Order: sequence, then structure tokens, then C-alpha cells
Amino acid sequence: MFRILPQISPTSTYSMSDPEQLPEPVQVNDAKRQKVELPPGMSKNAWKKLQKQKRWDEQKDEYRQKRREKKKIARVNKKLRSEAEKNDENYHLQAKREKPQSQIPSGVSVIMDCEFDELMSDKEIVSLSNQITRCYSAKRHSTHEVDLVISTFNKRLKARFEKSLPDYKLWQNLTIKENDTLEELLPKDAEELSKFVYLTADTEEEIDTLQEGYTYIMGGIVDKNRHKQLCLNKAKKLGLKVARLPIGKYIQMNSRHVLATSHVYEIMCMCFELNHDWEKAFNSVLPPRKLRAGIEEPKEKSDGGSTESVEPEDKKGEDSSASDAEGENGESESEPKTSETN
Ligand SMILES: C[S@@+](CC[C@H](N)C(=O)[O-])C[C@H]1O[C@@H](n2cnc3c(N)ncnc32)[C@H](O)[C@@H]1O
Repeated sequence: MFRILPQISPTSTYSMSDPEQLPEPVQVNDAKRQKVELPPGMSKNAWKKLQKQKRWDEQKDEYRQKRREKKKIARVNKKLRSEAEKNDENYHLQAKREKPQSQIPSGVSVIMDCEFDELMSDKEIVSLSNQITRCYSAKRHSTHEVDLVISTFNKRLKARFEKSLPDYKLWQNLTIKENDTLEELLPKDAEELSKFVYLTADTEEEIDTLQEGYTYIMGGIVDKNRHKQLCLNKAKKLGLKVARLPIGKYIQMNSRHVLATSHVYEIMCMCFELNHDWEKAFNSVLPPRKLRAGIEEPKEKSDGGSTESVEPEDKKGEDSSASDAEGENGESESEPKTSETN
């Protein structure tokens, strides 16, 4: 029930008690461009909100039922996948590794550039924090020392660690730069700068070997590739070389070649451990369900593709990654959205 109020303009002089003087209902176009009568006194926005609420009330049971079914299917699939992965030897290469007594210097450094706080949702920040934890674990278990620096470790990312993993301050062999941005960490000398390479899937330039004396930069962002060419453009602005991992050369994937940051770091560690055998390194890190054996790869769409990026699975007991926690469209079930435009 709503009270019908007349629309009063500053020049109106009619009396509220005289129904004869009430203004005519206003005609508006609804979303389907049909003319509908707007109750007098009700704004177009309020009317649209009300219609949306009505639609939601009518459809919510069906929506919830569908969501329950989808979750059930996802649970079954997850179980099947994890059983398949249990039997995959390559994938367990890295999981089975013991922490080495000492590490062989790799001569390579990695920077995770976390200057993208504003571009992520809270769930994506949680996922990124889980990825940093995975990188730290990979670093400690690697036979080779692959130096890792986390730059611009502040805002919600830092808050997440303070709240859920306060022990991170005791982590050794990982350099956390709270206030230094990537730009501030780069050398001013052009020759030195030429040994810094920003890794991105958005280039045709491909890495052959990880070169001693080089620093490889990874974008510390979880975005399901919403922000196309974000890191490529940042690298160009900073005058950095760019390169992608040689995925297509060695393996075939079910989805686009955009990997999660932690997978990229883990692959680099495994590459040293496996005598620069990229194929083995990819197979030991990427879950088998993401790989395709012997099937010809379809051409990627020129707009950057529409398939999902590959997120690492979160460990048991940790928060789920953004891709797991969100619905297919990243929406959550709640009231209908009211961000209508007029
Ligand atoms: C989830 S991706 C970020 C995607 C983001 N839209 C972008 O512009 O890069 C996280 C990071 O992992 C690294 N990465 C992902 N896939 C890669 C690939 N195929 N080759 C090289 N680096 C890759 C990049 O450094 C990238 O910034």
C-alpha cells in the first residue's frame, strides 16, 4: 500500500482536500517501452523499484531452487575432479615436495605488484591473500631460491592479513613493501631497467628461459580478467618489457591462458626444479581439469576471450576464492538490485 500524493510543483496552488484539483496520472515508458500509468505522486524511480521488488517476490522461490540445484551439481563435479587429480602423478609432484634444508640460488627475483586494491571486491581481496600464502608456501618448498617481493601491501590486503593471518609479520624470506609502489622499486638506470619484465598474458612476446639477473613482475590482482590489458598498459607506462609464459607451446588448456598470480609464481619455482622443462612445470602446477591432452586448441576470440581465467583452488579451511564464492555472474542472492537509471 502506498499513499497517493499529488505531484506538487513550486507553482501549484491547488488544495489537497479538493480531489478535483489532483493532477492527472503521469504516463511513463516502462522498461519494455509500453506506456504505463504511474500512480500520482510516485516518482518514476520509486515505481521501477516497486516493480522490481514485485518481480523478485514472484520469482525468488524458483531462483533459490535453481541455485540449490546448481550448487549440488557443482559439489558432485568437485568431488569427481578431486578424485581424478588424486590419480594424476604430475599434479602431485609439487604437493609431495619436502621443505629443503637449503636452497640453490636461482638468480631470479619476482615482484608481486599489488597496487590494484580499488579494482577488486572484498572476496577477490581474500582470494589474493590466499594466493600470497600459496606463493609463500611454494617459495619455502622450492629447491631453488626464487626471491619474492610483495609491493604496495596496504589497504584492504594488509587489513585482511592483520585480521586473519597476523603471523605474516614473522614470515621469513619474503619481502613485504607496505608503502613502496612498483614504480618506486624500479631502477632509474635504463640498462638495469631492461632486466625487469612485466609478465602478462596480453602480449605475443614469449619467455623462453627465466634469465639469471632478471626480475619478473606479476600483477597481484584477482579480477577474472575484467580489467583487460591492465598490467600490459601499466608496464608500457613504466617503460618495462613485457612477456607471457610459453603456455601454448607446451600444453593445451581448456580456457584462456590467463593464470592466477600464485600459479605463475609456482610455475617459475617448478621450472627451476625441473631443469627448465616448461611442460613438466605447467603440468605439475595447473590442475589436470584445466589441461587438454592432444586436442587441437580453438582460436581465442580477438576481444580477449570470454572464458574464465584459471584460479587456484583454495586450501581446505581457507576462505574460498572469488570465483568459487560468487555466483556465475558474481552476484549474490539478496534483494533485487535497485540501481535503475532513468
Ligand atoms: C589474474 S592475472 C591478471 C589479469 C589482469 N587483467 C591483467 O591485466 O593482467 C594475474 C597476473 O598473473 C600473470 N599472468 C597470468 N597469466 C599469465 C600468462 N599467461 N603469462 C604471463 N603472466 C601471466 C600476470 O602478471 C597477471 O597480471
